[in-house]
Amino acid sequence: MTPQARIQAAIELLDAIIASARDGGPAADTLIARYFKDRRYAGSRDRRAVRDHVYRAIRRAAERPEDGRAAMVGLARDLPEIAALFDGGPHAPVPIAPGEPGAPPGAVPGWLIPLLAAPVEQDALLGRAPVDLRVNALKGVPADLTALLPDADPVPGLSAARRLPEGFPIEQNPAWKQGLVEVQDAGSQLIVQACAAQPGMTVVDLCAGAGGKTLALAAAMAGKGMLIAADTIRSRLARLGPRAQRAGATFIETLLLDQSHEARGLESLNGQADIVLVDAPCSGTGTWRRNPEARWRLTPARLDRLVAEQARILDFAAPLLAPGGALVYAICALTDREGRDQVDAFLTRNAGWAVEPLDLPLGRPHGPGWLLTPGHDGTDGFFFARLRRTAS
Ligand SMILES: C[S@@+](CC[C@H](N)C(=O)[O-])C[C@H]1O[C@@H](n2cnc3c(N)ncnc32)[C@H](O)[C@@H]1O
Repeated sequence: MTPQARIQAAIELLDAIIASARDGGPAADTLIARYFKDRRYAGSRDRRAVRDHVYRAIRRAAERPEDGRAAMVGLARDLPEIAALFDGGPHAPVPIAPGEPGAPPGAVPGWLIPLLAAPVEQDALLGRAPVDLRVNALKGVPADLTALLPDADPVPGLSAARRLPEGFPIEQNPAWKQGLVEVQDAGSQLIVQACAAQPGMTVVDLCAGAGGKTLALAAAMAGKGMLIAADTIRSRLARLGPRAQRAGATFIETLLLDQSHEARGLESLNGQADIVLVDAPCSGTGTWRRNPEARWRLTPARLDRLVAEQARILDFAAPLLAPGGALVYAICALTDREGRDQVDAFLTRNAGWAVEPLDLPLGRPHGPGWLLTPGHDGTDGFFFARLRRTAS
């Protein structure tokens, strides 16, 4: 492909990504993979270049652009070398007209700015994300880990965490293939640390997804006790099985919940759990480094729905705790409505709960909980809180 044709391909892809973000369709990565499946003439360098154009345009525009051309014209305003490729030649985009509007630059959609927790450093939300690993204690720390992963740096304060440069192909590394390490953001590892799970406990990971945090809980429990991974989406839970095998975490039980009737499926656990982790569905504002297109999908109405759903999940999670047990609420989001205010509202609705103060190596206190941000901590953005059940 010529450099000009790569720009035209990026415009076509951005058209599809913008429509998909508007209509709740597939993610950008899926659309990019499909696009190239139908275009075998594109070589690996073409694919990399087009993908790079697409993601630069996505990162640059906080608000969903009108169309793919507006997104790329916006990028061309910053980069004369891109503007020069709009030359109207074969397979090239037509030249940029004088005064043609491009998508405006920005990090955070305007409506969302006042909703972000006050200490959030907005410019760092779109930075490059490293690859963080968790050394899997279930397999022991191998003596040759440094030889297997010479580029891995320790993360201060998190003994099991290692940090690799962005884009490191970890899935080809023997340490990953043997289950010696898991890919997990240091912030997620800190949330599991805040759970303080111990061998022999009964622990429920209520929004387990494909089990990233479940596997870390399993390691903290040294494979002993009862660990239940619950979710409402079968395909997500199904991905946990092979991961648990690879990690040597074979004591995990999975529980598929019926959306809107979750309490029924959880009845036998009422009053039994030492720890319940609610890693709730959220706006994902803390993960834009890895998923910048999420900004184009979030709307005020969707945020309202998420806040209501988080409150509902917290309310059916609470009865699972034994007296003295701990409910850990976590989101990879940085809006106060989903974080600080959500926990305050839970405490207002429910008597018999106390906030447990946290003292952790990364992050800072925020309201009843703890805040991690890319700018302050180099992790994804998270809010989490630990609540102790004081009365039955
Ligand atoms: C932030 S993700 C969890 C990520 C996962 N804990 C991890 O560490 O990889 C939120 C999960 O909540 C699940 N979920 C949404 N609504 C739920 C509900 N009502 N009950 C239980 N899980 C739910 C979603 O399917 C999704 O997998």
